[in-house]
Amino acid sequence: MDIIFYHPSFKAASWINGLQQRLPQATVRQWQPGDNAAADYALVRTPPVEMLQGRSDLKGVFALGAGVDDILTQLKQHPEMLSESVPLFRLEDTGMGLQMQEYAVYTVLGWFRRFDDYQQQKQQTLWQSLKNYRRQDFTIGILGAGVLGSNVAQSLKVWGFPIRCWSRSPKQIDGVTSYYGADQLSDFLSGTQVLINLLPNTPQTVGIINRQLLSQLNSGAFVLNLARGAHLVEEDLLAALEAGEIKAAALDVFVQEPLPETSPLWSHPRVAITPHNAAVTLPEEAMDYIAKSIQQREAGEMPEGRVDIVRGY
Ligand SMILES: NC(=O)C1=CN([C@@H]2O[C@H](COP(=O)(O)OP(=O)(O)OC[C@H]3O[C@@H](n4cnc5c(N)ncnc54)[C@H](OP(=O)(O)O)[C@@H]3O)[C@@H](O)[C@H]2O)C=CC1
Ligand SMILES: O=C(O)C(=O)CO
Repeated sequence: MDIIFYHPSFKAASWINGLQQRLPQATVRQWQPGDNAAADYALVRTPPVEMLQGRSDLKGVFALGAGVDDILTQLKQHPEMLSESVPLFRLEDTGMGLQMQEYAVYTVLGWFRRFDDYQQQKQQTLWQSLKNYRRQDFTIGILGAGVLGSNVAQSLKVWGFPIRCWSRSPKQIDGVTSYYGADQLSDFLSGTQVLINLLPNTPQTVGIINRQLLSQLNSGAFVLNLARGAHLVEEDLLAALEAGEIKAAALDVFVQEPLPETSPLWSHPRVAITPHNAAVTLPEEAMDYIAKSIQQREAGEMPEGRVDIVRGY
């Protein structure tokens, strides 16, 4: 069994060794331009088109992340890149759920306990206790109730906040109110105090967090974008912050990454920024997951995490 590996920044050697150990029957190699030799599986992040095109014999392509918008965008421009018969898989959880929980719990509790306000008061050497939010009014709305959205919902539920989620299909998550479909988006937004985005980037979700959407949240709401920069219209967020409609935002992802030095988001006192690392691919967990999936595929089974290319996630 032959496996080809390509990632623009990961160190290939440790992945090749790790996969080789987990799949002793396989020969794993780093794909290089011009390598057209046979392969059964490909592990990729933002692969060059020539790596995958013409490889209709592949038994699976494994994306080395949870989001596959990079691959699907390339596929739209170069439909010849991936044969329709080749299944594309993504990472489901593999330790990213816990990382998202850490980020969300830290951020939401900070806002709830007004640590953002106290940080500003510190700069003014101001000793002043502020009125607390009421827990029952601090409704958290999660856009996306998939692997990561439902993990985040679970972690925030234990703090007693009202939690709601929005997805394409209805969900049954204990203690979480489910809204679904375009028709229920307004009801989901109305009364939401903290908006957390964990949607995939698709033609239906691009630019979804815009001025019109933000205006439907509670006045003085908070925005946490953990998914993709393309979801959020940055100018609209800045305008809503200036107007006081949005109190603060924490952003891990941006339209352009790295975020340009000239972006007004950098200097905004009520915007927190992290460099797209809310949940990173953990090599050991990811290799365990992919090795298991390859074994299932070899046994004639269809592993979990298959991307629906038409749906876009
Ligand atoms: N910042 C970071 O470091 C990271 C960011 N990410 C981002 O997080 C995203 C989510 O990951 P994950 O939870 O694993 O993905 P999933 O595919 O498991 O979940 C996606 C959720 O979004 C919902 N959804 C999709 N399209 C729509 C729509 N048009 N309207 C309403 N709901 C919709 C789905 O609904 P339904 O359940 O009904 O299908 C599902 O609940 C990734 O795509 C990636 O972009 C991921 C990892 C790290
Ligand atoms: O896995 C993903 O989709 C990521 O964004 C990792 O940072």
